[in-house]
Amino acid sequence: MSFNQVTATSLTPSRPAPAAPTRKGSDVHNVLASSGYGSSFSVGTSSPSSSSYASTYSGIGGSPNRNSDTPLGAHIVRSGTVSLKEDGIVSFLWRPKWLILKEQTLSIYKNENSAQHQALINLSDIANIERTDLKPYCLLLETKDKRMYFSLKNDEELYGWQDDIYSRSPLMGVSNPTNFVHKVHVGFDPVSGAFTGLPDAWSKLLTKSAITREDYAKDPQAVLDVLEFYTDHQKREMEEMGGFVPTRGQSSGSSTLSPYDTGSTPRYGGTGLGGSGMKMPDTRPPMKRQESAPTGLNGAEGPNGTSAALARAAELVNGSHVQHASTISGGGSGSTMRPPIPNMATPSLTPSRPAPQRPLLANRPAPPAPHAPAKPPLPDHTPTSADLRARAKAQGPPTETQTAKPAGADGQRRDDSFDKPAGARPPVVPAKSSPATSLPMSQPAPGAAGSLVGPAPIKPLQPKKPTAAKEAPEVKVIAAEEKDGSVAAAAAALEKPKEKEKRISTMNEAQIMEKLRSVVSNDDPKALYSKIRKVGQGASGHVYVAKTLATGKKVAIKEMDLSNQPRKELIVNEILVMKESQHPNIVNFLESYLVKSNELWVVMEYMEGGALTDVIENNTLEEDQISSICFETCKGLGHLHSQSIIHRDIKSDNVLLDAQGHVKITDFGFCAKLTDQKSKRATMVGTPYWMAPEVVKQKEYGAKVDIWSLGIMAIEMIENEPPYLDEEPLKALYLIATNGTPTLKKPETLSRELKSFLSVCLCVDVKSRATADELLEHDFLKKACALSGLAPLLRFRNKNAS
Ligand SMILES: Nc1ncnc2c1ncn2[C@@H]1O[C@H](COP(=O)(O)OP(=O)(O)OP(=O)(O)O)[C@@H](O)[C@H]1O
Repeated sequence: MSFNQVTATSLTPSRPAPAAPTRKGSDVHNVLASSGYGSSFSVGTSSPSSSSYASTYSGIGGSPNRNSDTPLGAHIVRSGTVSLKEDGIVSFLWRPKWLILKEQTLSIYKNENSAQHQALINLSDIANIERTDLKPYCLLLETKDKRMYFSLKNDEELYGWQDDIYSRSPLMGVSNPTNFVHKVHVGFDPVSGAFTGLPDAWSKLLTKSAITREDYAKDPQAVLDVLEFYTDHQKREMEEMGGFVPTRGQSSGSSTLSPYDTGSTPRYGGTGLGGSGMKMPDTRPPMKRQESAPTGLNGAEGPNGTSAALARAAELVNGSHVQHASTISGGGSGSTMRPPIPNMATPSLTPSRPAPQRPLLANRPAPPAPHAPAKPPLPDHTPTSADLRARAKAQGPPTETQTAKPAGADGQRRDDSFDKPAGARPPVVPAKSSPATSLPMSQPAPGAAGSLVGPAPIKPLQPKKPTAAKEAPEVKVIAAEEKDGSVAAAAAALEKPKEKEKRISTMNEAQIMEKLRSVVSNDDPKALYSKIRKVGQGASGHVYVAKTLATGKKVAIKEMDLSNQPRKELIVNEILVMKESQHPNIVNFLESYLVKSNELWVVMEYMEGGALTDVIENNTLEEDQISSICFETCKGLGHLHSQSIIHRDIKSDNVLLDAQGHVKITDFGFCAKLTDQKSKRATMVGTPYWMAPEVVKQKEYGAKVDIWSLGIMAIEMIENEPPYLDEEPLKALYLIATNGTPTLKKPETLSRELKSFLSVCLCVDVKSRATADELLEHDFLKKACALSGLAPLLRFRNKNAS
């Protein structure tokens, strides 16, 4: 049915004029005049300002679907003239139309003075809206029985309409705007070897990165993927900084720590590729491991790092900020592109509070220009192992590209695939011609061979927001049992900063506090425990060893000042998970207390051996010890997974040992509970170097992300650090996105069983990756030494103390 056939009802202005359009509707009427299509269209009728349009059409409620408009729905979101064409041969003409978008409808009028609409589309019927190449700034809108094209004046208008329609169309996942992306024209020109149409911010990032033109050519899509991932993360950081209140001193009091004082060991200086720590959605005061962050490399910035991070983030969100990410097309001829992060409101660059001091990637030596060699210049000093490990905590694991097949055809690696050393990587083999089973572990799997020829056309990415047609379940984050899941809230906040304020700072906070009060004990902990000394410093608070007065038993108490926690929901999440997941391989929760209404004490088992990170730094682990630690961790994971809980931040920092060599998982802030409705997750969570490929690529994922991270943790135990630690950050992400399973430095020194174990943990193909239960049966874990065999690994603590 063409619009002209729509019967309009008479309009009776029945209510006051709605609010003026929220976005730049005022200049939309000039679209045709300046678009170059002018002669075909009559635009003479589109003269009033947007506000007068709003007024003119205040009575639109009389239209046929008037009743579908709630009072909220009557609000005009956007209006303006566009050039419109219906699909099909008959409708070959582009005609100017006046469009009014409300919360639930899109009405099409002959012109802005028309009293009756020619067509009214319920947004609930819209199955797709995407950019097309029919005109330079053209949107295709599809319902189940209609296709129509809107020609607009420029990108800004195009994205404005696209965003506003997209975000209100439930079939396109209106409840899950997290990964909504604009479509822009970014292409890759194989002849020049350069991207075309890249947003400024991305160009700058690329120029500064160690990603080479060769890399572009190998896998241009991966380059865009990591740029998006990276800028997404930067955005999160900016969000975090806005809400940051440092409350603690910078010192962990290490000089007073005892042999087992875990806080005395230099910790990884930050968590991120982004320079401020890539422990993704952690918006808690990022002071973790700061005091002892190594100098140089990522971790070196100290106080200045903050401003560098801000400057870096500012670069991203200001003038050069990424408005439109993209997808590439083989020839750069303007095919459908993926966009980035919409509604990227520029956060204030002046944090209202002292900025956090996470180590920053920004202080790394300036990376080469895109045409320079892949390796960034070496830092001024030779990084020590501690330096590298310090940075390690921050970054992530390897990934594959969409075309990569690092494993066998079935995605399964061969056991001998770890046999080739890293370093001399063989030429990249095009995915298609790559005999999957012959691809060794040490190969950077994907990418197209022969960069001179250029990559094969790459299927343009689609916006990641699930559409109705997509089988993927709607992402509805349920972290523990809170209905406003922390991750969901954070994710939504990225899209709508103002809403974040509302959700997190006010309403949610009250709900969270209420929840917290219902969980904690009403007793006075000071009458029950006596603190002995501080043993650690986390992002959210201090950790003390204390004596239980009634029994004399030692416990660990994590003390958090809630008034300084921008993400209280993470803490509640952690308590709930710990409380409900008691297991010998989980640091068990004992009790929690609210002191003076704002001070939260979480009492848990005391693990005097501290974090595995420290053990790794101070020892060379034997295979039977690695096996034992993996075995114990795997049992803990099996337990969590059996409860449909994903930990999402498995790494050596989050595995603690006690004096007897017991190994337990801790840090449940990022745990996610899978439900029948939501059996996969999509939120970017974790610490990038340990992240499974599917997380880095922001795909949906399940419990097996923990298995990948366990594999990376095993590599930490073998090589002292996770893969890519010494890479320039964006390059590291690129490698994660393209290399698939990481390589080993000295595979020849490892047993077949260990390599096999790594193979099944670090299998890019999720289906082929082992489950925790399967791993427990693995030959390598049968080599586990007794727990008492781990105790010697803690001797360094005595030495440090003496
Ligand atoms: N149960 C425990 N027993 C002994 N030491 C602990 C225990 N829990 C934590 N620690 C020590 O305290 C340090 C900080 O712990 P915390 O859980 O606060 O760290 P985090 O995960 O870095 O911070 P956050 O959870 O706030 O992000 C740890 O690195 C560890 O050394």
